[in-house]
Amino acid sequence: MEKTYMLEIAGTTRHLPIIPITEKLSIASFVILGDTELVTAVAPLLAAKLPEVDVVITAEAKGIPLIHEVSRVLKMKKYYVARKSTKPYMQTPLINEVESITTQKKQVLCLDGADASEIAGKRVAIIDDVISTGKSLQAIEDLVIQAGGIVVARAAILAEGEAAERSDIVFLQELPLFSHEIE
Ligand SMILES: O=P(O)(O)OC[C@H]1O[C@H](OP(=O)(O)OP(=O)(O)O)[C@H](O)[C@@H]1O
Repeated sequence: MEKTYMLEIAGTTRHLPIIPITEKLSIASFVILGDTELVTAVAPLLAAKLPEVDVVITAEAKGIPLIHEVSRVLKMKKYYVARKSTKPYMQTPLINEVESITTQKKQVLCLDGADASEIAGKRVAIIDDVISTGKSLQAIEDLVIQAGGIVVARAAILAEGEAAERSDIVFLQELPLFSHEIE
């Protein structure tokens, strides 16, 4: 039988499949893409933890449904998304490298130059579904700084593993990592 981790959050319950990502480590796979019920339940709780901010930003892909709902709750007309590839329609994009606990290889993270100019001088909250190693968060933060924005909040639904010990992020719940012996 598939091993799962039961996550109870904001009145919803999800059985997350436990997936090996290395010989020694497994993660509970938390995929909010398509999960309208969970996203609408957690977004107001996360929004309530934010200080006053002017703009919110995330990285594609799983942060997008969350930031959409958070921006709606905050009555913002717009939110910003750092993409994982450049597109022909971007104007002089700012580009960083990024890796995360799940990708384990270098990817790029890009911010459209038009979005970067709008972020300049603004108080920015970085929003993501999960913060684990913090590398994705850092890559977004670097882009915001390059754009001239001021990061005033770093927020996620879940803080995974050691991220739960960070005092510079806000989150709703911890998510454990699962270490295992090589069989
Ligand atoms: O703190 P970190 O170790 O960087 O891990 C957290 C990041 O990893 C996941 O994204 P993923 O890389 O799986 O990309 P996706 O959203 O495009 O699926 C998650 O959505 C965070 O953005």
